Amino acid sequence: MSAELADVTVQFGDTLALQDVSVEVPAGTVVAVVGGDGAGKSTLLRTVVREVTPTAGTVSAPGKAEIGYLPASAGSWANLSVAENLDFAGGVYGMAGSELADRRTRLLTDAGLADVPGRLARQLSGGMRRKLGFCMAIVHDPSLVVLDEPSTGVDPVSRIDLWRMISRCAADGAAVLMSTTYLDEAERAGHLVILDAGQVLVQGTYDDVRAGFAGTVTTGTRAVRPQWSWRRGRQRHEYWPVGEALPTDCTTTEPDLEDIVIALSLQRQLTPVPA
Ligand SMILES: Nc1ncnc2c1ncn2[C@@H]1O[C@H](COP(=O)(O)OP(=O)(O)OP(=O)(O)O)[C@@H](O)[C@H]1O
Repeated sequence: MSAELADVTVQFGDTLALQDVSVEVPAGTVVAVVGGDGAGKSTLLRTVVREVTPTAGTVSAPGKAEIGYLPASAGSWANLSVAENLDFAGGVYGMAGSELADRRTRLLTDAGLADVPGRLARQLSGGMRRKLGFCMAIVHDPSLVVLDEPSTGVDPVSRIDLWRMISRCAADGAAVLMSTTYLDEAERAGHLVILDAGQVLVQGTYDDVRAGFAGTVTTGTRAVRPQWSWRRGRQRHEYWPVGEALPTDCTTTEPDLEDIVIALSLQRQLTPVPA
């Protein structure tokens, strides 16, 4: 089953956390929400799982029993063991006996946690605990999987395991909505939503996002207009919106997702809004 937000606005006091956001999460697809701190990623996810009620707009999503949600916090009980956490989560959804045992074995093996079923969650590394939280979120094989930064704190090798499990959820037919700060990871999603200050700057497949990107990114050791530049490794990258004259001796580069997200955010922040 799919999920959809249509023209959703969420206001917390004076803060517009989401502004007129429309996002569709079709069954069988991974939709990745990216954006900087405070962009509204968690609010978008929490709205889909009905933890937040929108100020305006509509949310369509399956019922609670069909949703698997990994919140931004750990998502497991510190004083229960790995196996107890999974059994508890499965029990909430009425799973028991061999069905639960088989599912537990499969998930712990896929997540690289099969050797530590008796370890207390509080004794796990941050990355292992995140993977346990993910396993708990999907133990009941939900049709909508919502993951708030599932791979934050997970080491690069384990992130590959995690991504494989997330992709498998979608391949098995689930609609998957996740937020991430790892843009290399987001590039693999079927659909990207780039959020900034509660607004969708652009969304579509990675190819759509790249094809729709206007302007030029240059690289060099020093920026010509520092406020339009950012560091990438030893280089500085700089964004030149359409119509800006490029310096004669510049080197241009094909922007990747990180360049595109930063350039679009800078454009929103630095371009005066017409009166
Ligand atoms: N319950 C709340 N009450 C008041 N303001 C909130 C609440 N939840 C979020 N906000 C505000 O809404 C905005 C969006 O927050 P949100 O947590 O959705 O962003 P985010 O993109 O997930 O950021 P981060 O990656 O830093 O967690 C921020 O300005 C935040 O301070």
